[in-house]
Amino acid sequence: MKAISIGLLGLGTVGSGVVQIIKKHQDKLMHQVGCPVVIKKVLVKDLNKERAVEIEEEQLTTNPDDILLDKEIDVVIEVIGGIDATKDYLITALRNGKHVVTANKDLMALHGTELLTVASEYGCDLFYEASVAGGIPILRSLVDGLASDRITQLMGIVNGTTNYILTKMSNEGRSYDEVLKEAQELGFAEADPTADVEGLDAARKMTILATLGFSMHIDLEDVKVIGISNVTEEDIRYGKQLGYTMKLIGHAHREGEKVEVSVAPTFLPNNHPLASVQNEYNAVYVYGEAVGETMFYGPGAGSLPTATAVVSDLVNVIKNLRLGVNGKSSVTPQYPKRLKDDSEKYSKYFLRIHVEDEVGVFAEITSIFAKNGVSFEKILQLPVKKNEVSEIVLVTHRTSISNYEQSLQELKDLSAVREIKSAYKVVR
Ligand SMILES: NC(=O)C1=CN([C@@H]2O[C@H](COP(=O)(O)OP(=O)(O)OC[C@H]3O[C@@H](n4cnc5c(N)ncnc54)[C@H](OP(=O)(O)O)[C@@H]3O)[C@@H](O)[C@H]2O)C=CC1
Ligand SMILES: N[C@@H](CC=O)C(=O)O
Ligand code: NA
Repeated sequence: MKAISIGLLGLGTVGSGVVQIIKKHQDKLMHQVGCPVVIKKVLVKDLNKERAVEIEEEQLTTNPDDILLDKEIDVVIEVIGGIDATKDYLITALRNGKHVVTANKDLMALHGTELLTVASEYGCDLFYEASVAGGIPILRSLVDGLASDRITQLMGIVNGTTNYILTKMSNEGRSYDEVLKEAQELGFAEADPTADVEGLDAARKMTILATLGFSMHIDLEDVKVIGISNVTEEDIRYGKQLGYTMKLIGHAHREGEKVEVSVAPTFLPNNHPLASVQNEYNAVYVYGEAVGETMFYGPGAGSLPTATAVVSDLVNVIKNLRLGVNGKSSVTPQYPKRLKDDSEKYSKYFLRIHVEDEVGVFAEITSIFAKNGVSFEKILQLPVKKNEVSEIVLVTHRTSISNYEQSLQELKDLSAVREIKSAYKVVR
């Protein structure tokens, strides 16, 4: 078989890793696919930038057409990021018969179905393993490994940057801003880290996971998202006192025919398997009705781990080329979308409330919860001398979002309540 020619869009953190792996593992690739793999052209923004890997000057270009319209290029690997222009690049590549591998969750979460349709129309593969949980082969596990099962729950730490921040804040008592800067320097964070810290990156990944796991087309706007930018060191400290670890958790749950998908900072009991996932590592817990509990763990971000997933997708494209089955693996969702409403979504909650330090306030608060059918599992009450307020920290038993939000609204309207300082989900 002739050499496979690659056009690489992007030579940043992930692109450099792809170049390194293709060079370093050339013998293994040759053994697996039976032909050499050659990077022909690389699209960048700045031709004069210093590169983390050795690359010939004439391999670099700033003109996407040098790749998208080059008849000799078989596979386009997209690691530039971005949405609209990148979508056009990929559609052009597919229409020109090029297979595509991408790490772009922003694009796949929004336009994945459309791009997969174009790919199959043109008999091309479109693989995106690196887009969720970096180096963990989670998409392939859902699509192939667990193909025979009915998955009912996906719960994961799917953003490396926020896990890095929460780990360092919790274990080393370091500040949010300092650790975010460090995650950016290490190449985990997105070009604009707002998507990481506000939970959008995790929501995009949960959209992709839930769509594949439940075989139901889930849209990004179906995911209820809360980020970590308001999490304080105090919250983490209180959580520790109660035996909890704070993580940004993506949760997709199917009960009967209906599903819910959310991303939120969540307290996990210290002995929960996801509580021990540290730094930029990711983990996805998957529950299937037949298989039971499974968990996938590994690096969720970073140059070489992410590039491993990209190059493994490339190997699959080339294997399909040899078998002549490209463009045949994408399966349209089996079920119509059915979402739970708030009265059908259940969780426990942690609340930290500042109230006037007066007789009878506590009774008023408990009566609001009781009226809405919400009971408590744990309560702490502490004086905060400086402002003559009292601090109440409580954990509820499981309750519906509707009952919880109604209680929260009534609490806010109570004159003795100065401020609801924080509110988080708690996992059993
Ligand atoms: N970093 C990570 O750990 C992970 C990243 N991803 C995804 O992989 C993709 C790439 O991320 P990452 O490598 O971190 O990003 P970087 O910012 O490190 O690299 C982006 C690369 O693309 C080039 N580029 C960007 N825009 C253009 C453009 N308009 N035209 C030409 N070249 C362009 C840049 O060129 P130049 O170098 O000249 O500036 C750079 O080489 C993103 O979709 C990201 O979400 C997925 C999983 C993990
Ligand atoms: N910014 C992302 C990179 C990988 O998807 C993260 O921190 O997880
Ligand atoms: Na992955």
